[in-house]
Amino acid sequence: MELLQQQRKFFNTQQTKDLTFRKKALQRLEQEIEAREDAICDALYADFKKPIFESLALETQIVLAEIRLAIKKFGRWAKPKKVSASWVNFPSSEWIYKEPYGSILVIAPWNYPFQLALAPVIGAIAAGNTVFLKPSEMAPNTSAVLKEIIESVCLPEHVTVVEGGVEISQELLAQRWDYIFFTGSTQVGQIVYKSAAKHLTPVTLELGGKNPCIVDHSAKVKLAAKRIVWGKFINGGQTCIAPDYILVHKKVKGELIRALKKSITESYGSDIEGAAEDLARIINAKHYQRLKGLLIGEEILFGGTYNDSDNYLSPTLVNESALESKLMEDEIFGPILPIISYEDKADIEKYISRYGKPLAAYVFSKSKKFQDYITEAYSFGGGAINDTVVQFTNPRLPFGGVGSSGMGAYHGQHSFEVFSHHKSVVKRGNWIDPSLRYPPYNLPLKYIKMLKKFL
Ligand SMILES: NC(=O)C1=CN([C@@H]2O[C@H](COP(=O)(O)OP(=O)(O)OC[C@H]3O[C@@H](n4cnc5c(N)ncnc54)[C@H](OP(=O)(O)O)[C@@H]3O)[C@@H](O)[C@H]2O)C=CC1
Ligand SMILES: CCCCCC(=O)O
Repeated sequence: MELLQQQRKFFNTQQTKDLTFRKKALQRLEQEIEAREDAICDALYADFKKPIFESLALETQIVLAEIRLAIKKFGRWAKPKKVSASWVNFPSSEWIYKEPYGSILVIAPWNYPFQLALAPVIGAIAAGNTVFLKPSEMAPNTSAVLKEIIESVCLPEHVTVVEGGVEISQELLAQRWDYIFFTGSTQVGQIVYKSAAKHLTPVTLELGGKNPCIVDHSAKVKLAAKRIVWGKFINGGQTCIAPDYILVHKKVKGELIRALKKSITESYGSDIEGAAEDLARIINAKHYQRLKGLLIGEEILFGGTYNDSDNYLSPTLVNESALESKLMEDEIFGPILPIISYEDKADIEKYISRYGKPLAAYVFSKSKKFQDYITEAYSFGGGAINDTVVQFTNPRLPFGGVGSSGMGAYHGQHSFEVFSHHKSVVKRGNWIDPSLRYPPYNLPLKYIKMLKKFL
């Protein structure tokens, strides 16, 4: 890996630690993305007909917001942080230095192929690192435009894009990195973690999960339906924090189903296949066939129409999928929404506890007691009450998983901290040197015992 050696050499020149160097790189990136925003949207459409509104709102503008926040704030984030000194070090001042790790590997997925590739790269640059980015080959047009953008604004020894699929990814993983940031499936996340372990490389793993969405009998059902439909079917349902399945209280199941159908029709029209501009397609034939296969044997309440020539699957509601069904086996990651009724908390527990800790969880309820119960009783990466997906939008909220849905979290300053080693430094004064700590330890034991309470 010749270029990796070049990046290491470049890092050792200390240039990436210079704040002006970092700021200029981010500013050039911001300008290039603004200049190429139409081309980026075209590439996303070419890859899987991602609606232009979603490409702007959930791809390019998210990246630009991250860059602008970093440009504005990273100087403060990078400043050594003074902490209150410990009296045992008297006289001293005590600090935390934010030190870049060095060479970062970023491996990105195909579903938000622009922002999930660049958002971590922004944090890595802001923190003073060099970066290798491997986009997904399953979104080739977006991968190509990412490469063009990076090559036109960054030195290859600073940031480089390596296009390719699994083979390239594995070749890269065989190298020693100072940090690996992976976004993708839990299964591949385990492969990445094993590779990182060989070199004791720290990682952030942004993985997947089967995200529950609970609607209790007190919920504002019509509004809940609108927000569930939005969060579930944006990006053609291929969103890692989308509600995966609904657990609805028996009392409001019928009302919710009616409201969901209405909201889907209002969002995508009655002739849903005509919603070509508003509904992303399934990324490829493999995932399309996988999703169609999940519907076999299920009771379809709404939708279920498809077009093989276009990897098109309409927003689909499924009734009472069995716990043992294929649909309930793993993360769906497509426009299919199982609706399962529950009577009590034990029913909820039966479903949620069957899976690893989800990346997201949602609860629609007017009862604070029930909201708090779900928030505290179940572990999940992040979530929302009376909405879906919106936890992603605030850079002050760390975005990441827990357990099988991942480790580490980023966005905003959290990204800067991910890519910074926190180095502790004590600066001692020389004007006095209390001899307490030096042998011979001739301080009477009773005084040492007195001192203990100060340690
Ligand atoms: N937590 C989060 O923020 C997010 C999580 N996800 C999760 O990602 C998954 C969907 O994304 P998807 O891209 O299919 O995930 P994958 O895990 O299949 O792929 C992720 C990346 O890893 C590469 N890759 C795939 N297989 C291997 C392998 N055996 N060894 C090394 N690298 C490999 C892929 O290359 P290539 O694609 O080029 O083949 C891609 O660049 C879902 O589970 C979803 O929940 C998705 C988005 C966000
Ligand atoms: C709304 C944007 C979400 C991007 C990360 C995901 O796939 O969930």
